[in-house]
Amino acid sequence: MITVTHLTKRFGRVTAVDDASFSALPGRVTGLLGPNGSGKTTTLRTLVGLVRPTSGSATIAGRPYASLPNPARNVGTMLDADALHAGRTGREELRLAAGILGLPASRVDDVLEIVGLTPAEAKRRTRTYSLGMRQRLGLGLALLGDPEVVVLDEPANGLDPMGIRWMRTLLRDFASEGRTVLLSSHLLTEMQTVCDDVVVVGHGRVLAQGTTASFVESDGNLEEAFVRLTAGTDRERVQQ
Ligand SMILES: Nc1ncnc2c1ncn2[C@@H]1O[C@H](COP(=O)(O)OP(=O)(O)OP(=O)(O)O)[C@@H](O)[C@H]1O
Repeated sequence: MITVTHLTKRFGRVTAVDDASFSALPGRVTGLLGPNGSGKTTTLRTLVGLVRPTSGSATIAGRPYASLPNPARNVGTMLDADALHAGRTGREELRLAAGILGLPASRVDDVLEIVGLTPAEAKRRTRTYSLGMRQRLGLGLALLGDPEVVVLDEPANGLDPMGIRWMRTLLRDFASEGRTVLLSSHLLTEMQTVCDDVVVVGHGRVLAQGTTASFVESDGNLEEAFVRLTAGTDRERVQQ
């Protein structure tokens, strides 16, 4: 379970996250939605210990990421699919990470299969990868340790329609095994399909949260709910 409690993060004069509280539950896919600059990435980065909160907390299984036993095995993260070593092959990236996590080399082949990278693709240097292939490899790195919790920033970014469908199935299967999935995305139709629960943020604040079904019931679909809730929130207001 992921718990964000009264989380605030300021960067100088900019309040990126403003007293945000929400949870993401095991067995469910939770979507973090908000306009550009509304604090989604900052929230996810705080959750995995890359950003220090100004106040409040973000915990996984009741603990800050850094104090989890073996955090990289318990929590899979994909926060920047471009953060790959351009000169390494996909397989080398996975093998290196598996070594650091103390996982057998066979896990690399399992993961390549899960994320749908062929042996030929895995042999190519990541600088030659398309955005969709980088997303698949990034997801593979997140899943390597067979984590109970995954935190993904824009995982469907750059995927083609079949890729998005594949991602949806993967995340749904993952949640159906009782794991916790928290992701951010701007693809509202996709979020409506994949998420059980939704947290809508605007200028760093939580504007609304609830089941996807409750938003569909109130507004007809998630996009309409998003437009209603985030009207008047944008990057400029965050920077005031
Ligand atoms: N390291 C930083 N230093 C200064 N300001 C930052 C930093 N990181 C984020 N911000 C600011 O915090 C605010 C929230 O940014 P964040 O990236 O969390 O939003 P987001 O909702 O993920 O946006 P997007 O949808 O565009 O990815 C923005 O105004 C951004 O410029």
